[in-house]
Amino acid sequence: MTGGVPEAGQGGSPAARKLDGKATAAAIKAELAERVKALRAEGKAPGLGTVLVGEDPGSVSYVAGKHRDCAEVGIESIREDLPASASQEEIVAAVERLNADPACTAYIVQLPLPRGVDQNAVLERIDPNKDADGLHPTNLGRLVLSVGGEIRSPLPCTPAGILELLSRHGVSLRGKNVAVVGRGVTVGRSIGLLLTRRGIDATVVNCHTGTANVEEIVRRADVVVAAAGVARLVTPEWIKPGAAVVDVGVSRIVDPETGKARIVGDVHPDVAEVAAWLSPNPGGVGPMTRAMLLANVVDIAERKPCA
Ligand SMILES: Nc1nc2c(c(=O)[nH]1)N[C@@H](CN(C=O)c1ccc(C(=O)N[C@@H](CCC(=O)O)C(=O)O)cc1)CN2
Repeated sequence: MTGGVPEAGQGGSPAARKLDGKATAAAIKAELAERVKALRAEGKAPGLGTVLVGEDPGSVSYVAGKHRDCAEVGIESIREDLPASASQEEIVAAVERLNADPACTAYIVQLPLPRGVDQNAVLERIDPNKDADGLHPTNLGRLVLSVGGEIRSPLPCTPAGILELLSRHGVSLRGKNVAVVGRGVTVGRSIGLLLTRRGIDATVVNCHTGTANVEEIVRRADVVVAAAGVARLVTPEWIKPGAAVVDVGVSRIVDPETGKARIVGDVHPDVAEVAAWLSPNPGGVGPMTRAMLLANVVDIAERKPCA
């Protein structure tokens, strides 16, 4: 998708072009289905495990989506569903079962875990060779060490999905100023490491709740990644005309008109009048996160020696 592509940060446009995560994820899944077919032919069938604790509607829906995706591309599914009351020990026991299960070639612990659970202690128990989210400290350390991407390790899915989404729409990051709003482990903290890699070559400012003059910083950015989880935080006045804007944050609200729950992103819809590129939410980064999870599962299975 390169024809007539405006450079991010180079002049405004009347209505932003869509960074279509749904269509891009569908294309990636079709590519992965071929690789899964080849793995199966070699007797290396990949299997994705999930650990889901509790019944948070978002987490339940995301995990269901991940297993639907698995079925679509031919990856086996293994589920460890625990009640919200599960203790730290019970969650770690589920992690250890997946570490030991040969049918589970890679897995994730769905985040966030319920209040009171030590999330980092759980992530540390994941076998780093089965870490489909790239969130084990060893893999996050490899991300820090791999300045040019020379170390092959799973990357956190949302940051990897954002880079892939921009790349497949021809939006170059080289020499661009990127403002990341939010410092959560799944997006904000790790995406800066990817954006500053050799070959990608962006310059990053990571804004958070302690940042003074966030609006001013964002207004200077050619590319904005909004991952604060604050509904419609980023308004058109924050955006430099012609910027590329990636809406990551998710707030679930009840629509007063329909009475139904719906997703609202961190980015106000009117930003489309100022930005050159905008990823919708839903339909942008979410499907890409799931596609990159499958890509990690396939990469891990391809690296594994035959049994
Ligand atoms: N272990 C992890 N936990 C969490 C991660 C993660 O990468 N690993 N990221 C987020 C949630 N997330 C993945 O788990 C995720 C978010 C959104 C979507 C998605 O497909 N969204 C759809 C809308 C779905 C809906 O209607 O509910 C969209 O954007 O179009 C998938 C995965 C936090 N936790």
